[in-house]
Amino acid sequence: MADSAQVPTLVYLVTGGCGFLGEHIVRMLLEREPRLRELRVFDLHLSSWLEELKAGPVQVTAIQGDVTQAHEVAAAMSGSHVVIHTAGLVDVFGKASPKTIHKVNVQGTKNVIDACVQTGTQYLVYTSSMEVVGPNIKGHPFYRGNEDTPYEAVHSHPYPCSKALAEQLVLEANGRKVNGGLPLVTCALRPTGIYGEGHQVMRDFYYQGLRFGGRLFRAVPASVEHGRVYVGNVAWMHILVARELEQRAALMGGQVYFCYDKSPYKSYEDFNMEFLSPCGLRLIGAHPLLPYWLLVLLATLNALLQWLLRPLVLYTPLLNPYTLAMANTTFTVSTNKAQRHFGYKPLFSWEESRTRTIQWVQAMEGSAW
Ligand SMILES: NC(=O)c1ccc[n+]([C@@H]2O[C@H](COP(=O)([O-])OP(=O)(O)OC[C@H]3O[C@@H](n4cnc5c(N)ncnc54)[C@H](O)[C@@H]3O)[C@@H](O)[C@H]2O)c1
Ligand SMILES: C[C@@H](CO)CCC[C@@H](C)[C@H]1CC[C@H]2[C@@H]3[C@H](O)C=C4C[C@@H](O)CC[C@]4(C)[C@H]3CC[C@]12C
Repeated sequence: MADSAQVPTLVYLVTGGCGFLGEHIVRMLLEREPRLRELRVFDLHLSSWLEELKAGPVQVTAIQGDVTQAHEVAAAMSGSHVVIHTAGLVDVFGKASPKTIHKVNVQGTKNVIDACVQTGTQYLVYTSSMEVVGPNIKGHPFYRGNEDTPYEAVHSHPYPCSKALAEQLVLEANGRKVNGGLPLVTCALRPTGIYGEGHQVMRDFYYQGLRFGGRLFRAVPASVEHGRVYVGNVAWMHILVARELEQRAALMGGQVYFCYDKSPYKSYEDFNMEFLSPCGLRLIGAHPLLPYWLLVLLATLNALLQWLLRPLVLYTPLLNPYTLAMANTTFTVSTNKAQRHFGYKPLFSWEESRTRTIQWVQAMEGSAW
């Protein structure tokens, strides 16, 4: 990769650059990657905020495209040095079919790898997920684990299955010769549950709380800990990895890194209340208000209703057997691999991450604040 402190020479492509995480990566690259000459933002749906970025010193090229279409990916990638592949179908609610999830997440990733080979793009950073590891279908806890912690990774849901397959493709592609004869260097980042400005599920919880008169009802025991990481820190990890892959190819190529920061370990609901409480919402109950067997019944009923109603309407409630199992299984990460391998330190402290997220919730339409 060309290296000059003064003259920006590099071309980056971000797939899924208009999504929740993608937007943070795109904005941060423009702020913090001085070697950037052109930033290509590739997404199925282009956002209007991209327009304002075009006024800056870096050339921002918006490309409307579909990762499932190999020729579109290859055309977008031609002449780029680095690709950050974050596009994906994030669906644990049954909005998309398993076939579509596989097509976007697995075939889409294969297309990105093939396009790297075809166009000579040498560096590929892939946004994987903690779900590649777990929670598994047996509900085994993963407590403060790291990248080497043994864990029985068994999936049945289409989303984690697709992320696991895609990650495997990315890791296996490390070292493949790209056009021009140089080796492809790949790396996968595994965020735990991401939160921050733009987080759709947080938005859903907030509006649900408003509908119930400012109340949310505890469904998960406070003792179940869930790993969470601030979106700005996840974006920062991607940028650092992309920057360091050339110099540290031997160490980092083919590696996986959990995304982590100083966000506290809490249950999914208690963690959300860190932001929703200051916005006027209350979590009712020190213990789950409904017994677990009843929640299982309701989740099963929701799944049944989803299946029955599918020909008429898409019914996608937050509660289903998979989300209930996830929310009820401890899954937390404690590692310093990213710090050891490429000097990562969280860019945002917990206090800053919290404040930024609260301000975003407070600015939402219909806010109780
Ligand atoms: N949100 C989380 O908590 C979380 C946690 C771990 C990993 N991840 C991973 O991070 C990545 C980004 O997730 P997100 O939460 O920002 O999701 P998101 O849905 O907000 O963003 C995904 C983006 O990909 C785009 N996209 C979808 N299908 C596409 C296609 N066929 N072609 C081109 N673009 C397409 C979407 O338009 C969207 O802009 C995903 O790969 C996801 O698996 C997310
Ligand atoms: C029982 C409900 C009553 O309040 C709580 C349901 C919470 C669920 C909707 C969420 C619990 C865990 C979340 C997932 C987790 O944070 C990790 C993820 C990995 C990532 O790759 C995509 C998002 C997600 C699957 C995330 C989705 C929402 C939960 C299942």
